[in-house]
Parts: sequence; structure tokens; C-alpha cells
Amino acid sequence: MQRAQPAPSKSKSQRKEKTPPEVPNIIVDNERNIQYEKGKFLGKGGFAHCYEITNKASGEVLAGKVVPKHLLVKQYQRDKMAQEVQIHRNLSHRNVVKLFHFFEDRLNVYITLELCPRRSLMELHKRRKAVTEPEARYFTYQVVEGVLYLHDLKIVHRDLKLGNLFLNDELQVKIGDFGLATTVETDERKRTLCGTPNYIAPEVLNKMGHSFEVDIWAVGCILYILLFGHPPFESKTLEETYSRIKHNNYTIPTSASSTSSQLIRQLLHPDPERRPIAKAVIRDRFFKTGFMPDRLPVSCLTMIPHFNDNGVAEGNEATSESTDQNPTQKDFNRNSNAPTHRISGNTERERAHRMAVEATFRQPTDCYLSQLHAQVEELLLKASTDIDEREAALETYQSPEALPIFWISKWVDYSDKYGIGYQLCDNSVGVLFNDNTRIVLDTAGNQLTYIEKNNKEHYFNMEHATPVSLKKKITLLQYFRSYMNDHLLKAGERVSQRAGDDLARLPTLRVWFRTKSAIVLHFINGTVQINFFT
Ligand SMILES: Nc1ncnc2c1ncn2[C@@H]1O[C@H](COP(=O)(O)OP(=O)(O)OP(=O)(O)O)[C@@H](O)[C@H]1O
Repeated sequence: MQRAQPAPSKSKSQRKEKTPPEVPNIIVDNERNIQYEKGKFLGKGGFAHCYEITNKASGEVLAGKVVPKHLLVKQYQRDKMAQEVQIHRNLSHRNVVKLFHFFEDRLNVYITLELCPRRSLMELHKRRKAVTEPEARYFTYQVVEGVLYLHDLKIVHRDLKLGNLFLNDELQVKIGDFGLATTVETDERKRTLCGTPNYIAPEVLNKMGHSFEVDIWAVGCILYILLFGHPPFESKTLEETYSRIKHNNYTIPTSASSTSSQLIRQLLHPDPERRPIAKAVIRDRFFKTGFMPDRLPVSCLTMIPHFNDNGVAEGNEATSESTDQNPTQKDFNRNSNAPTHRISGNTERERAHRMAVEATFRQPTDCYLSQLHAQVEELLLKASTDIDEREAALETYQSPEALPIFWISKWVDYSDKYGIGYQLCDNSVGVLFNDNTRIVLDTAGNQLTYIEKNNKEHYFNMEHATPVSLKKKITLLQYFRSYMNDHLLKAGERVSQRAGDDLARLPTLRVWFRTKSAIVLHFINGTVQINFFT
């Protein structure tokens, strides 16, 4: 909730995890006579633990921020919390988290908030690192809209950072956590040192007094991180980071567009007086000239979207890569069950090429396997520790539903001849062919993606002509689809469609193998699925 003096952060192993507050399963707001059922843990900050809570009467699901009273013993702590609520409760804007109510019981103080189920831009950044320019434009524009609203009300947020930019189910940005917010008069300069090291403005460090311009600086940091995958002044030590901020020592990659680099330079101007005000930022050429999607698919939380005819990299001529012989639907009615073990072909040239292509798409070359390894290792270490530690571990690994998880709900192993065909949980279908090319048809049966073995992607619409060179593979895909529809039961729940899904890149199967007891499937977005045969 507040960080008066930035301090070097402790490593995970050094940090003593806070005991979670004692929270009753039924939380009662006596004043309004509302009962909330406590749901799953959403996350925690310096002071607060946050849970999903359901209004028992209306069924409405909200976020409940819980601060134990024993953390509010000092008067200044109570004043701080009162100020946060006082500022936040009067706000109403689509890009600001809505605060509904504020109440207390014997143990805790509670704040009910609009639920942001897709977590924050911090988690998106951890998974994706840099995002595409249209996505950066989409997110940053909404942040600036929220900031403009706040500044018009003479409120400075003072802690804008990816972790305080929450996302709802529509992936709309919602500015939250008003723990450091303050109101200022036009010429007033605040003196208290606050902020988060990587986003702190030079005038705060130089103790020159600060105001609205610190939020503009933070927007510059946010845009920079979204576009380039790391903070502009990041370094190994806090001292060095502060020194870089004071000397305005950062570089913009040469690959950046001219409109983005110009805007970043203005936002990160060392002289606060020369930074643009929010109203000017929103009218900047960066937002006016490039493509800005009006919605994004939830899959962009883990995977780069594709912007059809509008924007990012995509080729459209597929090379001919033939399958060994002409397939017929009849073949599919005798399903092969020979055990198989397939790993991608790996000549040096292919590998180098694939790495170059993957770098373009900015996904780790090992499709997140090393991250998975580190997480499993950490989880195993945590397994035997106490409840507090488990709660802390939960914070990191919780809420798979906050991520757009795709899984395979049906598959046909026909790798003795063609490859493996599968249906994803959203009813889209794909084939990983034996020659390591992949094909995916979306749920509606319109959008076809073909991926060469070097990972180059091609998009086609089934209503228009598809290349002759792909005829055989498309026919096979259709045979796989019919076979799965006619013969196999679907595993797992249905997934509903939403606006923006047409911009999603569906994850494709990368590698798979079977053992006697299970099939292991690894997707290009890092998801690993294991189905046990028993
Ligand atoms: N509206 C919300 N919807 C969903 N999750 C939320 C919401 N608000 C907060 N959270 C979760 O709870 C965590 C803690 O909330 P918040 O950051 O506001 O607490 P804090 O103690 O004020 O934190 P900090 O020390 O970072 O300022 C967040 O990191 C996030 O995971």
C-alpha cells in the first residue's frame, strides 16, 4: 500500500512472508446489511490481502481488500488508509478500479472493489516481456485516459506501475491502488519521497518538490517497458538505477518506431515542466497514426496476437510441403494406436532460423520450458513448508483461470502416417504433421493458420481461395475434424467465445510423446498438458 522510502528489495528466500489476516468465511457489512462469502485469494501487497468475495444476496462477485487492524495501530497508518479511501471512493471512470464500500469488523478493515480477474499488466509483462506496438498503444492509451481523469480532479496517483494497472475480463485497463495518491493545488509541490524505484521521477529523487508530472514520467516508463520488455533505467543496483534516472541515462532501441521514441523522450524529459500534460499526451501522434485495436483477445496475456490485415508480421504465401500420400476419410476410421515418440527435427540451420523467427515473435526459444522447470523446482521446495509459506507460494502460482489456458480436449494419434490431430477446448482443430508443419482452423471454421517448420505463419480465410500447395493438408485437417466429431468424447468444460477472439493466435502443439501411462503435449505458448490413460 505504501512505500515511503524506496529500499532495495529482499530476495525471495530472505523475505519473511506475512501471515495472512484472519478473515471470516462470511464477511458482514453491518452498516449496509450485506453479507459476502469469501472466495479465492487474489493476491497481496505491502498491507492488504485481497480475496474474491461474493455478495450473498445479489450474487455479484467483487474483490475484497482486507487490512488487519493490527497493521493500523499508529495514527499515521490510519490517516493514510483513510486518505486512500477518501480519494478513491469518489472516482468513477472506466479506466479506474471502482471502489464500492469501506467497512470494518472486529479484526479487519475491508474495501470492496471492482473485480479485475485478469490480474495486472505486471503479470502480462512477466509472461510476454515486450508486446507489439498496437498492444502497447492500446494499453497505454487507456492508462493516459485514466490519468487525464485523475489530473482533471487534481489527483496525482504517484504509484503508477504495471502492478497497479489491473485488467478486467475485457482486458480494459483499470488504475488501482491509491495508497500513495494525493490531491494537489495547481502550483503546489509535494515533498514526501514516494514511488517505486524503476518508475521514480528525477524531481522526486532530487527532492525538488513534485506534482502531476511524476505520473507522466511513470507513463513513459510504462510505455517503454511494454515496448521493449524492461524498464528504461534498470540496472543491477538501486544506486546505479537512481544515478541513471538523475542523469536521464537510458537508450531507446533503434528498432523503435519514430512516433514511439519521440513520445517516450517527451514523457521521460528530465525537466518536469517540459513534460507534456495528460491532455497533450492523449492527442500525441503515437496514438493517432499507428494501428490501435479496440479490443484484444485474452490469449494476448500469453501469446502475441495477429492483427489480420491491420498490422503485425505475417506472410501470405505458403510453401509446398507435401505429406507422403493422398489421404481419404476411410483411413481415419481405423485409428492407429502404435506408440510414438516425436521430437522436432533439429539441424543447425533449421535451429538458427527458428530462433531468428522466434525472436521476431519475442517468445522464449525453449517455449518457457526453463521457466516451468524453475517453477516446479520452487514448488517442490515449498511443498513441505508451513501454511504461511504455502500461502506465499499460492500467490505466485494461483489463478490459472486468470490466464487464457487452452487444452486439448480430443486427439487422434495418426503419426504412423500423417501426424497427430487434435481439438482444442474452444473447438478449434489442429494437426501437427510428421514433417513438423502445423495447421489450425479456428472455432468458426473460417480462419486457417498454417505454420511452416521454421515457424513462419500464414493466415487464410476458408471462404476465399486457399493455396493449392496446402490442399492435401487442409483435407487431412478436415478428416481429422470429422473423425473427432463423430467418434470421440470431449474432455473438460466448454469455453465461451468473446469479442477480440478473432485476433487471437491459437497455441499450436509443438512437441508430444506417449508413454505407457500418459500422453504429454507441449504447446508453443509454454502450456504442458499431461493426460493419464488410467
Ligand atoms: N480489484 C482487484 N481485482 C483483482 N485483484 C486485485 C484487485 N485489487 C488488488 N488485487 C490483488 O491484490 C494484490 C494486493 O492489492 P494492492 O496492490 O492494492 O495492495 P496493497 O497492500 O495496497 O499493495 P502495494 O503494497 O503493492 O501498494 C494485488 O497485487 C492484486 O494481486
